[in-house]
Amino acid sequence: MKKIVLIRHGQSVWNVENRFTGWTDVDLSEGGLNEARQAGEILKKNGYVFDVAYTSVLKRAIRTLWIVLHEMDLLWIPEHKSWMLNERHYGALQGLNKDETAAKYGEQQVHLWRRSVEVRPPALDKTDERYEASDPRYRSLQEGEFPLTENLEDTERRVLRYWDSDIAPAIKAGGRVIIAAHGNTLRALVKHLDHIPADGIADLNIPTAIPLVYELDDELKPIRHYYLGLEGELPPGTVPRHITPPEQQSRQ
Ligand SMILES: O=C(O)[C@H](O)COP(=O)(O)O
Repeated sequence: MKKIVLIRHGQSVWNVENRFTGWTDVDLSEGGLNEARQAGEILKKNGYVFDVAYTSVLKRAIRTLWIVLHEMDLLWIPEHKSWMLNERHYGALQGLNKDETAAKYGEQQVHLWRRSVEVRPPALDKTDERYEASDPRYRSLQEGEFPLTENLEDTERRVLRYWDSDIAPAIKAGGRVIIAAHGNTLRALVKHLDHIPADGIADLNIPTAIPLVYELDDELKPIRHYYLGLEGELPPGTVPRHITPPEQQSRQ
């Protein structure tokens, strides 16, 4: 049996400000730093050890990973960063306030942009300063790979490319893997692992910085999954304990 840990980054500064983030490289908030520390403590207390780590090229996920590994005294393990684990690209919504956008376009439209598998948010224009294709961190991308917007299916496609090429072989070779990524990247991976149909994924939200354990068989088919708390496995259906104030939780 193989075990992997998925972890969404801690609360970010734009989670607090309730802004669409996507590929914008914002950092963790004070609350997010604490959440990441707590996640590391949870993993350490439960006896977890990792051989290799995967994360995106965005600092909120990278820093969450570093804090977790620091807490576990595992900063030395190999760590791989890929744009394919970046958050879903939010197109022209990036930077806008979610409530103000809902007031302008309607709750229903914003819900579709956020949770539909097929609907894409309005695309960025290539002249927009938020189009960051020339950022050196993206220099390995081929022509046409840098997104102008993405739906969950687009995100799933690139996440699975990386899963198949890099992460799955490492797990099959016996590596104990942690993946520190983003809400929609992890939703896409979970959708694939658990064969969740398109109409079943809208309600799946992954909380910030709560370790999510997947037990997999040798073919990497999920046996079961659960969130971890300080006292071990959290019972199914229980809302993981957050240290984020309740009024900010809907903004993650
Ligand atoms: O990119 C963002 O704004 C968040 O990280 C995820 O947002 P969502 O919950 O609207 O998908």
